[in-house]
Amino acid sequence: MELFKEFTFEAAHLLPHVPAGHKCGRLHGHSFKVILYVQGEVDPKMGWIKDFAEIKAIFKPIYEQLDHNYLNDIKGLENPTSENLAIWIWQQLKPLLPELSKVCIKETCTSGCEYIGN
Ligand SMILES: Nc1nc2c(c(=O)[nH]1)N=C([C@H](O)[C@H](O)COP(=O)(O)OP(=O)(O)OP(=O)(O)O)CN2
Ligand SMILES: [Zn+2]
Repeated sequence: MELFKEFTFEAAHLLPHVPAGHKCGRLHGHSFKVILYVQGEVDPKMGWIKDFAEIKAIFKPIYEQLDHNYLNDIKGLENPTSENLAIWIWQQLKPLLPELSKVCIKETCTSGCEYIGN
């Protein structure tokens, strides 16, 4: 089974490698959504794979680096596309949450990506 826990954070960014005049080369902000997927067996007594609150607690220090920040200033996020953000979160979180199975980013209502790392 796979469960998910969704987070929203507010952040500013610009994309440094887009062609001159591209709208994403200008500083702008998003209400980003991060959806973390966790895979595992349902514990027969608890009736869950993992407590949602535990996932939230594990993700908190990573979340706090992102929320109300300028993403380009974060080490490893100098080019903060949705794709790079998903990879960055995966790399930080996987060692702390080995059951992590997918990271989904929604940068806007219509745009985002899903990442399954190693
Ligand atoms: N593959 C990617 N393409 C783009 C990214 C990205 O991270 N990965 N990011 C952007 C910009 O950050 C932009 O803010 C979001 O782009 P877009 O979906 O074009 O935004 P709109 O609000 O204009 O979307 P519409 O629904 O089409 O109005 C650009 N590309
Ligand atoms: Zn953007």
